[in-house]
Amino acid sequence: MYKIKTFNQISVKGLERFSREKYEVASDIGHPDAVLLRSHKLHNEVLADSVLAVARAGAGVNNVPVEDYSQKGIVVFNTPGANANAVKELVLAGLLLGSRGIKSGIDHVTTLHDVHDAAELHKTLEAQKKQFAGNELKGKTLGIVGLGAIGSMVADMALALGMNVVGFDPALSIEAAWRLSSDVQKAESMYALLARCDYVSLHVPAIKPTQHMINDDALAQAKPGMLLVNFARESIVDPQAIVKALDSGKLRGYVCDFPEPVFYGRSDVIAMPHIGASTAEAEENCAIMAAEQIMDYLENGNIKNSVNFPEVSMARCEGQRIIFANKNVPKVLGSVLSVLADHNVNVLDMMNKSRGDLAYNILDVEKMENGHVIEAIRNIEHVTTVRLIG
Ligand SMILES: NC(=O)C1=CN([C@@H]2O[C@H](COP(=O)(O)OP(=O)(O)OC[C@H]3O[C@@H](n4cnc5c(N)ncnc54)[C@H](O)[C@@H]3O)[C@@H](O)[C@H]2O)C=CC1
Ligand SMILES: O=C(O)C(=O)COP(=O)(O)O
Repeated sequence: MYKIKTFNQISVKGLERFSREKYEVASDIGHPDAVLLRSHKLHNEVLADSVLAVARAGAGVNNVPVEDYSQKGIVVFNTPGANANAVKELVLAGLLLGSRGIKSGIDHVTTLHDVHDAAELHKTLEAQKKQFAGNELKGKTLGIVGLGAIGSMVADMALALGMNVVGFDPALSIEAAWRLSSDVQKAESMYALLARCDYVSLHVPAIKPTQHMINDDALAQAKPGMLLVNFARESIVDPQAIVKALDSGKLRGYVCDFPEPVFYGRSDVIAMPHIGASTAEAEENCAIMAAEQIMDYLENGNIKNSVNFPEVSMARCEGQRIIFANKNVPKVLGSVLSVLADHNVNVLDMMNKSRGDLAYNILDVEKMENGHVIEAIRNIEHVTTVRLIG
């Protein structure tokens, strides 16, 4: 029986993928084989030694100490693109909320609840509505920083709305480049993008190089009156710099999914409670993808959509499967094969892949009589994890 420990509210549709015959899934479970979570921060959690994999049902893995887990041979998964549409749709809401007097207008209407005469209410509102006039998106320029799963969908949406779209992404993957509309204009730098856009939407991961990438210097380059939209992460912007830019009029507004105390009481900030991926559809997509990735790893050793391990998939042979991870240095695979030879174990198929400092291997072998083989592999220098799958 495999054990899965969950954090956060995980969609039932995903949890149902774990068959009851093979899996026990609970939020309070001892010695889990894998952890399934959303935004819960794992940095302060003591993870049981039994954990082989951590799956983030979502995109951002800044709540997972990936480096630390890599050293321990723990495979970390995410679910690329599974919640991108949900975020894209909220970005549209953000652009509209920042451009039109929607929120202030609705708030104003609620202040008139003591006006009970319909004709008087209509007359008052018609006289006052000029305060809530705004601008259209059509014909304006949207800058997108980060053109991955979400950024490319936002680009398509903005083009469909008749906006001009400028993008910046110095690390664009080939797959993402194929997805991107050729109508997206390329900016040479983020500063160049900021200088020419009426709206800017951020879609980069929270990693060291993106920490406070929107700061005083960046905002100094911004086109005056720009609207900034951040559905990526709080760490990407310096909140004090945002406040200064709003006060000076450099920014017309800031729409985000990450409230900060310094924004309280500001009518030029619209802050949502991190609900970019909070749709039934996105939660289901993420949970199903994460559950399937965990199961394929635990049952077959295959790895798909890991943020720290290489992509590995090998069809099963008759017999048994040995999987092991090691530091990516010479001689480890050779030493493992020597152990197998010494114990008279026949290899049927094998795969070896590396990613940075990590190497990962799948060996299909004829059924072994000798129980010491796995222990002998575990004792080889630089092997971090080894497992025998029946
Ligand atoms: N508000 C919410 O609920 C959600 C927020 N997110 C956030 O959005 C982020 C992006 O998500 P996806 O598009 O799915 O990820 P993704 O990995 O598909 O795309 C991220 C893109 O950012 C680019 N990038 C990295 N560093 C950059 C830099 N310095 N400048 C410009 N581009 C850079 C990468 O090359 C990549 O193309 C996630 O990491 C997460 O933090 C994601 C889903 C939901
Ligand atoms: O996928 C992401 O990066 C998100 O930010 C979504 O977070 P959530 O799963 O809704 O807590």
